[in-house]
Amino acid sequence: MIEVGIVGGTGYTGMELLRLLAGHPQVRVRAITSRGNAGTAVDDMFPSLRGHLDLQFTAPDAETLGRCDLVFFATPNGTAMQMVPELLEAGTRVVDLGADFRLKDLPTWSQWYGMEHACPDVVEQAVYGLPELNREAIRGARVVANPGCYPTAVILGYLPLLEQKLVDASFLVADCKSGVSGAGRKAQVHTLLCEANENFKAYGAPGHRHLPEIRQGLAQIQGSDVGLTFVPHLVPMTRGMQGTLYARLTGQANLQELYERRYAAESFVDVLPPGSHPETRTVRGTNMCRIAVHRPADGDTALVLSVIDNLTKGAASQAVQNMNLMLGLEETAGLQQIAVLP
Ligand SMILES: NC(=O)C1=CN([C@@H]2O[C@H](COP(=O)(O)OP(=O)(O)OC[C@H]3O[C@@H](n4cnc5c(N)ncnc54)[C@H](OP(=O)(O)O)[C@@H]3O)[C@@H](O)[C@H]2O)C=CC1
Ligand SMILES: CC(=O)N[C@@H](CCC(=O)OP(=O)(O)O)C(=O)O
Repeated sequence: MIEVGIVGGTGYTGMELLRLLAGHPQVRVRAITSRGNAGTAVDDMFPSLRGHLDLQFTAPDAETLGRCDLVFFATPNGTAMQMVPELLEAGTRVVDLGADFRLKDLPTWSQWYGMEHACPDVVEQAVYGLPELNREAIRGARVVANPGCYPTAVILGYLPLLEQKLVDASFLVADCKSGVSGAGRKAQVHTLLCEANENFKAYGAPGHRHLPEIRQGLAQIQGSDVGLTFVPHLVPMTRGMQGTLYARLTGQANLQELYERRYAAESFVDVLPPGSHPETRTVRGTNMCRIAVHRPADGDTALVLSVIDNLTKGAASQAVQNMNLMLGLEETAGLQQIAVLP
C-alpha cells in the first residue's frame, strides 16, 4: 500500500482529499495534520468518514510526514514552501494544492502573494500539475504545483483554440463564476450565509492572483504572451464554477470537431454535443471538466463554456490525479465518481 500524508486536513480541500483517498484502492492515509485539533479522531470531526478511516489529527511534523511516500499540502499560500525542502530531502514527493510552486517567475509570485519565496530552487523543479497539458512531466516530478480552480477551468477551455493558433491571443476574455467554498472554510464576513446568499457580485476586477497563473499556462500553449481579461464572480452556491470564455477567431475550423478530437483520449474532459450548456451540478464532487463550444450566430467569436467543481477538479481530485501519475498508478484510480443530481 502507498502511504500518504495530508497537511491541512480540516479545510475544505483537505476534507475532499480524505473522502477521495478513503475510496482509493492502492493508497492509505498515514498522517493528517491540524494545528488546532491534534488528538481529535478524524471521523469525530467528519462523521461521513465513520467506518472508512481510523486516524487522528496530529500537529504538522516533518519527521512523521517524511515517512510518507507522498504528502499533499492543503494549506494557505506560503505554508508548503516552509516544509517542502525537508520532505524532498527525506525522499517524499509533494503535491501542493496552494500556489507556492505555480508561478515560475519569482518576482511576479512575490508581487501577487506579498512575501519572499522560501525555496526558489524547488520552484524551478516543480511541475505545473495540469495533466491534460503536462502529463509526461508530471510522471517524473517530485513536486507538483496543483493548479488553482479558475486556472483549471480557463486553461482547459482555451487549450484547443490556442494549440491550433485559431484565435487572436492578444484579446482573450474569461468571465468566471465560483461557488463560495472556493474561499475556504475559515470564517470570513463575505462568505457568511447572509452576505453571500441571494447575491451575485464580481470581485478582483482590477487584478486577481490567478491572472498571472492563467496567463503563464496560456502562454505555454500559445508559445508567446497572451492578453487576458479575467473577472471572477461569487455566486450563491456551495461548490462549482463556470468559465465563460471569449476569443476572436482568426482561422477557419470546425470548433466542435477540434474540441472532440483534442479531448478524445482524456478521461476527465467531456466535450458536450453541439448547442449544449454544461451545468456545474453535473460535475459536483467529480474530477470532470465539462465543456461546450459555440460560435454564436456563426460570427467570428469562439465561445467556450467550461465547468468544474472547484473543490475536486479545481483542487483535491486533480491532486489525486497528479499523485496517480507521479506514483505510476492508473491515472483514473479512485476518481470514477458520478455527480449526485439534483
Ligand atoms: N477552496 C478551493 O476551492 C480551492 C482551494 N485551493 C487552495 O488550496 C489550499 C487549501 O484551501 P482550502 O481547503 O479551501 O482552505 P481552508 O481554509 O478550508 O483550510 C486550510 C487548512 O490549512 C491548515 N492550516 C492553516 N494554516 C496552516 C499552517 N500555517 N500550517 C499548517 N496547516 C495550516 C488549516 O488547519 P489547522 O488550522 O487546523 O491547522 C486547514 O486545515 C489553499 O492554498 C487554497 O488557495 C486551490 C483550489 C481551490
Ligand atoms: C470564491 C473564492 O474566493 N475563490 C478563491 C480562489 C480559490 C483558489 O483556487 O485559490 P488558490 O489559488 O489560492 O489556490 C479566490 O478568488 O481567492
